[in-house]
Amino acid sequence: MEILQLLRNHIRTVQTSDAFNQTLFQTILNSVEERLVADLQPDKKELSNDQLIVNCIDLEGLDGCGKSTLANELLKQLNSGGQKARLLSTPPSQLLSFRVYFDAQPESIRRAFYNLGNLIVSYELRNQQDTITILDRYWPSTIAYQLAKTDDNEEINITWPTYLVQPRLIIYIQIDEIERCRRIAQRAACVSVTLEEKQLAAQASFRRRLDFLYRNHIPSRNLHVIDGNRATRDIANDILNLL
Ligand SMILES: Nc1ncnc2c1ncn2[C@@H]1O[C@H](COP(=O)(O)OP(=O)(O)OP(=O)(O)O)[C@@H](O)[C@H]1O
Ligand SMILES: Cc1cn([C@H]2C[C@H](O)[C@@H](COP(=O)(O)O)O2)c(=O)[nH]c1=O
Repeated sequence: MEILQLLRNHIRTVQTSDAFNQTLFQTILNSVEERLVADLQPDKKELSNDQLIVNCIDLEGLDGCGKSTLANELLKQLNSGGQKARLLSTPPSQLLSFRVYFDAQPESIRRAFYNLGNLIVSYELRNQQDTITILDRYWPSTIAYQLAKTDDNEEINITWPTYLVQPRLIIYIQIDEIERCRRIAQRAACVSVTLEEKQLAAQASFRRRLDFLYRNHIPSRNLHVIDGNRATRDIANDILNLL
């Protein structure tokens, strides 16, 4: 698969620092590849589930819009109603130690890294379908942030990748910029600031395009735009009513 090949070639040809655990990264690539190859076997019907809808609420939106806070509130409410639920995010935990490295790489390599995360999470989402997974970012983030950087006039025509399962609900949390800035300012200081977050703060056009892409071009019937300028509990109630 192109994503895996790109990442493999990249780490083969560049000098990574001591902090980058090459062996661990290779192991992750190998295990994802093994899974892909196994799925391609003709006797396995699983890959034809490529557009499988999974029991997942994917939370999307601009940096600082309140995804993690909402994820915790949803988890609490679901659990208190006796529903099994869990939290996941992309990039998934096994990739987090590599994120700083990949965030400093050229755009194509960064995107391949984020897509590797989507692939790992997609496999995880096929498990435990009796549990609702609340997911903090997924492929909609990858594609929306990627396209937000491209030329406004290029025609946008995207389809959901056949190798990724689709969440049952994709929630785009829309908030006013003043409120977003207020939330970013009060966010924990330990949160690392990505290139995109800096661009969001500095460029209104980037912000507008990202918002436009999220609302109009995520190719899923399960996308809902939710007003995030409210108390977390009220937003969570609206989402749970959609289930
Ligand atoms: N509905 C809300 N009302 C007021 N404050 C909120 C609300 N939701 C989140 N916040 C606050 O805004 C800040 C950012 O929230 P949070 O970390 O959940 O956002 P995020 O979208 O997950 O951010 P990031 O994209 O950086 O991961 C936190 O300090 C949080 O307490
Ligand atoms: C998953 C993902 C993230 N990003 C960028 C966009 C944001 O600036 C940060 C947000 O990360 P956080 O973990 O939610 O704080 O990462 C991206 O460009 N593409 C992606 O797929």
